[in-house]
Amino acid sequence: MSIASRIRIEDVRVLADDWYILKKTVFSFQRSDGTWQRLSRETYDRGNGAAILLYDPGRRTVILTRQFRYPAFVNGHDDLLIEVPAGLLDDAEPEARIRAETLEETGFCLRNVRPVFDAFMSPGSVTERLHFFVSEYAPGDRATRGGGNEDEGEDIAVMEVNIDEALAMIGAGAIRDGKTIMLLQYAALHLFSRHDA
Ligand SMILES: Nc1nc2c(ncn2[C@@H]2O[C@H](COP(=O)(O)OP(=O)(O)O[C@H]3O[C@H](CO)[C@@H](O)[C@H](O)[C@@H]3O)[C@@H](O)[C@H]2O)c(=O)[nH]1
Ligand SMILES: [Mg+2]
Repeated sequence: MSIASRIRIEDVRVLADDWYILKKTVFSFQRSDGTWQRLSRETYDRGNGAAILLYDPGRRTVILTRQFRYPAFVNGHDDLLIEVPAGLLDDAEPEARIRAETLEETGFCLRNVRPVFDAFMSPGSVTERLHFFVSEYAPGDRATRGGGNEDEGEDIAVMEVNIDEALAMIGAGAIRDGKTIMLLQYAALHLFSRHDA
């Protein structure tokens, strides 16, 4: 059921439109008891994105990246950040974009890409909807060394990690990127057989 009839937008102001767009919107919202309440909310619009987990079920490995992320550093993460390959869509189709992004960042040329879910990662303030994918890979699928776009400041290292080690790294705080944790847990539930050693 649409909730559009419960929202009346009264004013939209652009606070910043440099790299991405920050807006302040004043609107009235009809509460569940029928009364109207006036609210003001800031929204940060970076467009939508896509992320992917490359996995090799036979060798029990996944592909991760490591790069400097200033927003994580400035909030207490004094290390490079480990992530799955990801990027913003720039208005492209999610699957086409994640194929191009994976090649650019990791050098892997993907064969069979599967969508698994999409999610709002910070819905109180960021509009972005992130599309999640998985794809099997084999070592021979790596066409280049990847590394990202140097002109844009990217300096990306590629890691091949055992899935059980990757899951342990979440508990140890060595992996602390949300989209990466979501895809690794999806992989543990659905992509790898359990190791009952
Ligand atoms: N000049 C400038 N460049 C920027 C800025 N913010 C980002 N960039 C550059 O813009 C490029 C974006 O690369 P993508 O691969 O498309 O995105 P990403 O940064 O890897 O991933 C983003 O989206 C993911 C999916 O939503 C996110 O998970 C991730 O945190 C990040 O925001 C990168 O080269 C990055 O350095 C900025 O404020 N100024
Ligand atoms: Mg990226």
